[in-house]
Amino acid sequence: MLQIQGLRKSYGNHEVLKGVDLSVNKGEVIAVIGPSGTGKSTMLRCINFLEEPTAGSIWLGDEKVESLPSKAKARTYHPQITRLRTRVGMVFQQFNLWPHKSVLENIIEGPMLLKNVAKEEAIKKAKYLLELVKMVDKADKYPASLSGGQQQRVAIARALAMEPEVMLFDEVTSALDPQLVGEVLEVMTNLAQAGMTMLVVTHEMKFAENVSSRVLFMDGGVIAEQGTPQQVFRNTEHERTRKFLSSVL
Ligand SMILES: Nc1ncnc2c1ncn2[C@@H]1O[C@H](COP(=O)(O)OP(=O)(O)OP(=O)(O)O)[C@@H](O)[C@H]1O
Repeated sequence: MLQIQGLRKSYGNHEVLKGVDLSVNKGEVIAVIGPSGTGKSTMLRCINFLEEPTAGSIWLGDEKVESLPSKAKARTYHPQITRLRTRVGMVFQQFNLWPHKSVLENIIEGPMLLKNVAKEEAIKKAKYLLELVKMVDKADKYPASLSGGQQQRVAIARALAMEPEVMLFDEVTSALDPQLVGEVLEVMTNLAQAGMTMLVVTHEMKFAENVSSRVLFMDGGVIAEQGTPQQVFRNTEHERTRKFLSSVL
């Protein structure tokens, strides 16, 4: 479903990604762990073209991501980029909901504008998704009246409304009060169990260990170790993975 080969990304002289190779199958749930500043977010952002790779190739199915027009950067609505963004859903640390739109409007806007879905159908789908994230009673509320955990669950529903083939989660619980983390992880766990293909950059080691099908340990801009949660957490191969895990567990 997703193929990354020799992915490199530099900011000026600072090479953040130093050759990442990764192949993701449909239905896989991949937890990406590792120290701060090792390129985990940058890798996710390259996959949906929020960042333009310096070198390497990314394929989403049969579509080559980095062959998108290089001038058409993140915020422009180039048709190829729009298409990619409908195939790849992303949820960020900051929820990024539109503050002046209700929960329901936040969710229906994307499908209506970018996929020409009729309003009635978009609302029907949004209500289904709001049930999935246990927010159906908040459809008419505005983001400011919701807790961080509730806003993040709406952000997940909004991404799902585009019917993406793969979902990218970038430290989605890091900005939440500890007591709100569980409700967001529960939604993600349900999604994983429903067969969604997911790449999850996370500091939640229990989620990585219990929910993912594969764990990637990123260090120094490369995937330093990967395997099943059992392999990475219990039969750790590399010293630097061991060191990282002992610092966070
Ligand atoms: N737009 C940018 N311009 C310049 N440098 C950047 C930019 N985005 C990221 N970086 C740098 O790239 C490096 C990797 O950042 P990235 O956010 O990918 O790391 P990370 O592994 O996700 O870390 P964290 O767990 O702290 O979020 C950092 O040194 C960061 O300062």
